[in-house]
Amino acid sequence: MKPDIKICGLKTAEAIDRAGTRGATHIGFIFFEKSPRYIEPDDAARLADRIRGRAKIVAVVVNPTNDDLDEIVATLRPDILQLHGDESPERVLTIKAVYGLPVMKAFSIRTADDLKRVEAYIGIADRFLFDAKPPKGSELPGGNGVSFDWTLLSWLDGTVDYMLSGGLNKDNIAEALAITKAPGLDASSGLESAPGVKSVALIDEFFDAVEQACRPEMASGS
Ligand SMILES: O=C(O)c1ccccc1N[C@@H]1O[C@H](COP(=O)(O)O)[C@@H](O)[C@H]1O
Repeated sequence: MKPDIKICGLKTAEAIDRAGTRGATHIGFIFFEKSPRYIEPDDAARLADRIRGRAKIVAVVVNPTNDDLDEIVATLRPDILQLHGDESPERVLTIKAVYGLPVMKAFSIRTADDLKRVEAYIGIADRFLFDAKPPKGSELPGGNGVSFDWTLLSWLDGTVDYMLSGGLNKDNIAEALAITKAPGLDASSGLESAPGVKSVALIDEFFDAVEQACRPEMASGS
C-alpha cells in the first residue's frame, strides 16, 4: 500500500510548496525551542495556509503545557498533535478531550523493550510514530537524523497504525520500506542541506526514491 508521507520541520514557503506538489500527506511544524526547526505559531499558521486541506497539518510538541497547546491550537489550527515527549496515557487522553484533535504519540526505539511501552497507549493514541533514541548528549528528542533497527517492528501486531521516522532519507528509504512496509513515513533532517534548512532537491529525491520503492503499488493506485 502507498504509505502516508509526512515532511517535518518546514520553515519556508518554497519547501512547503514542493512537499505539497510531490504529494506529502502530512506537514509538520516543530514547536520545540531548542530545535533548529523551531517556528513561531503565527509563522507556521501562515505557511500552513498554503497547503491546508491538501495535507494534514501536524503540530509537533514535547511535553506541552495547556498554555502551550492553547496558543498553538488557536493560532495554527492543526489537524493532528504529535506528542514527542514523555506524555503519559492519561495526559494523552486529557489532551484529546480538551482539544478534540487526534494524537500521534511518538516513541524512541532502541530495543524490543522500548516497543512494549506502546501497549499502554493502544486505544488512546490515534497513531504512533517510531523514532530512534536520541544520541547521547543530544538536546533534541527528535530530528537527530539517526535510525533504529527497523527489524524490531516485526514484533508489532499488524493492526498498529504508525509512521516510521528517524534518519530517513533518499538513500535508505527503499530498505526501510522493504523491511517494515510502514503505513506512514516521516522525514525531516535527511531532507536538509544544513540543520533546519530544507532542500527542495532533497525533498524531490526523497519522493523519487519512495515512488521507485513503491512502484508496483503506486502504478496500480493501491
Ligand atoms: O525535528 C526536530 O528538531 C524535533 C524536535 C523535537 C521533537 C521532534 C523533532 N522532530 C521529529 O523527529 C523525527 C525524526 O526526525 P529525523 O528525520 O531523524 O530528522 C520526526 O518525527 C520529526 O517529527
